[in-house]
Amino acid sequence: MTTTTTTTVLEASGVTMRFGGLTAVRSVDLTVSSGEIVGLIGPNGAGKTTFFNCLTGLYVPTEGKVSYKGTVLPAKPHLVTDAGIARTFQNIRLFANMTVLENVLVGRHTRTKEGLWSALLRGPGFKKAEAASHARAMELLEFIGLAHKADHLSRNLPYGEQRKLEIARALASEPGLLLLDEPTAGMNPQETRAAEELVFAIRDQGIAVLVIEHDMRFIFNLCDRVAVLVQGEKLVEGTSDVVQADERVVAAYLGTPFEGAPGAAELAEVEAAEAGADTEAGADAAEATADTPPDSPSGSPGTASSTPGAPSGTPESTPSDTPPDTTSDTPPDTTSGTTPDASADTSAEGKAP
Ligand SMILES: Nc1ncnc2c1ncn2[C@@H]1O[C@H](COP(=O)(O)OP(=O)(O)OP(=O)(O)O)[C@@H](O)[C@H]1O
Repeated sequence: MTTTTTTTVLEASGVTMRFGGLTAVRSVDLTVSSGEIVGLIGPNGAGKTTFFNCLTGLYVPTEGKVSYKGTVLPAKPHLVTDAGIARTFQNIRLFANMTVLENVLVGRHTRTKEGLWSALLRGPGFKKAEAASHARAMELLEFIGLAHKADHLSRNLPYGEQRKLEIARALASEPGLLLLDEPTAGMNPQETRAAEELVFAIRDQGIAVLVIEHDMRFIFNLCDRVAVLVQGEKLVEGTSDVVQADERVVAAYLGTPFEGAPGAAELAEVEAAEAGADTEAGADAAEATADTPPDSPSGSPGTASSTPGAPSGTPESTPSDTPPDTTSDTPPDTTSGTTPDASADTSAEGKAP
């Protein structure tokens, strides 16, 4: 008989973040264990991204501490990345004029030991490290399904693929914990379904995941545990079933179910698209899938909407094949938490303290 030992990967205790008179996060405790996918949900302005920024060293919490695998983290993004935490951002931050492969290679730099002199002299050690990085980056591109686009400029990728590329770049730092800030924002239902599978696959590789998302079907299907932030405080934490059934969460965020909810329409759209794809896949595939009804999102909340609170980050109608304006030449300060420039990050999100 095999036994799996669960260890605490992330432990945030009493994290408080104040901006002048505003307390954006108030005494929040949260743990993520190995093998877990934990969701962080709540209305707009609840403090979710601020909490992420406290975890990744972009903000120095006013109070509280954050530990990774038992060690208190310094509030420096590059040190947090070194320790083993990587993240993606609500707004895509890729190097627009770099190729897909180069973007992933950028994420590798925390794991390459070769220094400046080694790079300038291009000795055997450097060449070996470079080849290993290249191989690993291609492996990650295979993993997310973008290896065939390794030479494309990232700005030319459809929106959903840009989001996946950000995830690959974060994975390039070989994290033990991945923080995803609204990974499905702007994705169409099919891309969202694929993103769900991708997160499961990441977890299966031994990486714990903490995810902020407004798409409740995505969250409740995906997460082992969900914490709800409201006005900076943790209101409830528990399994998807517990959270969905909690009257306070319904009142503060989810809302009451109603007939003909947008969530139901979205589900029908996904299933119709999947059925169409099956048909196109040919007679054999169609025959094979005919006996297998499409996966019904088991945890479908069946609540008023899959994106409660009309979140700004989930423009479900965003054309998935239109690259977003958000991609710019601006260096992605810390998709993998690599650039310790908190001011750059905060200004980019319009949240400069
Ligand atoms: N740098 C900052 N300076 C001042 N106030 C800030 C800063 N960053 C965030 N806030 C405020 O803190 C509160 C929490 O914001 P935050 O972005 O963390 O919420 P959120 O839950 O992530 O929202 P959303 O779902 O819309 O992304 C908001 O009132 C916001 O205006």
